[in-house]
Amino acid sequence: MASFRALRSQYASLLKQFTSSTKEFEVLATVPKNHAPPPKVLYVLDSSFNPPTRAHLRIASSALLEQLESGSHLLLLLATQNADKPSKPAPFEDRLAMMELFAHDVRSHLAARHSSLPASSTEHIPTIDIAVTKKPYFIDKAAAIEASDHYPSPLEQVHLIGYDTLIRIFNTKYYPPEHTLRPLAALFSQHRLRVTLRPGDEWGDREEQEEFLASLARGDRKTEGGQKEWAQKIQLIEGRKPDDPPVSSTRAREAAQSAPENLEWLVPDHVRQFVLSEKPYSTESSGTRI
Ligand SMILES: Nc1ncnc2c1ncn2[C@@H]1O[C@H](COP(=O)(O)OP(=O)(O)OP(=O)(O)O)[C@@H](O)[C@H]1O
Ligand SMILES: NC(=O)c1ccc[n+]([C@@H]2O[C@H](COP(=O)(O)O)[C@@H](O)[C@H]2O)c1
Repeated sequence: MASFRALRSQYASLLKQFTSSTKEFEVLATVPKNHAPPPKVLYVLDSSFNPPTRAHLRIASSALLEQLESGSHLLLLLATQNADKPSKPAPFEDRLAMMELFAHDVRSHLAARHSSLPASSTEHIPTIDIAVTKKPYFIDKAAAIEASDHYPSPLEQVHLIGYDTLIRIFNTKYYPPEHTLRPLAALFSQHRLRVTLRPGDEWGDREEQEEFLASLARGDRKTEGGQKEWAQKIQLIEGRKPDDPPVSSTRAREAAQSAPENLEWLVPDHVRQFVLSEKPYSTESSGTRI
């Protein structure tokens, strides 16, 4: 693995090229680098990766462990423009460096979970792409991935998201000028959502979150242009146990500043080493902001 500094400068230059290009989506790196068989399904984890956390690790690895087969493939996707949030530290090149380190964390986690399998099955440990997009909305991200010549076509995408993102995908405010759910038809015609429940004060308890999908399945969103059949393309997954503390990137950024010992349970190992050594969340750190 390259040094942290080398990783960061490599991504800073790739990002500069992407930003000044007309491309909407680009794969910047692949872990491991050697040639992989074409994917049969593409798992996509879109995130701000600010920083990648153990929740992201669980979301990605639980999906991949469900179907570990040759050709399973994960795409870590960073949007340079967010639907709601303004840009804030860490700089994008730091996040991309952390995404690559996170890719190693995911592969080590999967390898450890599968250590009981014969050695040949390490070929089933997925290849992980690190990519950027200029598109903030899922319908456009999915279309940009489809349009890229990086993957075979057609290819089913499974977007790995949390419940808070599901409700925002189903919020008509994001779909001007008509403000209906109709634009989502293109997404659900080919792709799926795998949604991790995120119980908490902000988004309601588990029952409320399950009811959101049940209501779509009953046809309650029809007047807004939502089709009940889409519910079959959405899989809900158990999130953290009630006694586990909630994990988020916000908590990890706070820990980096005031309680670094908490990084142990908030972020995976390679990411933690980067955060402790490079201090991307220290108030004195500087870097390219986009
Ligand atoms: N603890 C979690 N449980 C369920 N889903 C999660 C969790 N953490 C992140 N996700 C999901 O992972 C995706 C990317 O997350 P994101 O980068 O926004 O992390 P975050 O922890 O919510 O960030 P921040 O704290 O900076 O707002 C989103 O779809 C989000 O819903
Ligand atoms: N309707 C949509 O497709 C929609 C709505 C809100 C957020 N998003 C995206 O979801 C991802 C996660 O968002 P947050 O980092 O704000 O949790 C981001 O890439 C953001 O741009 C998409």
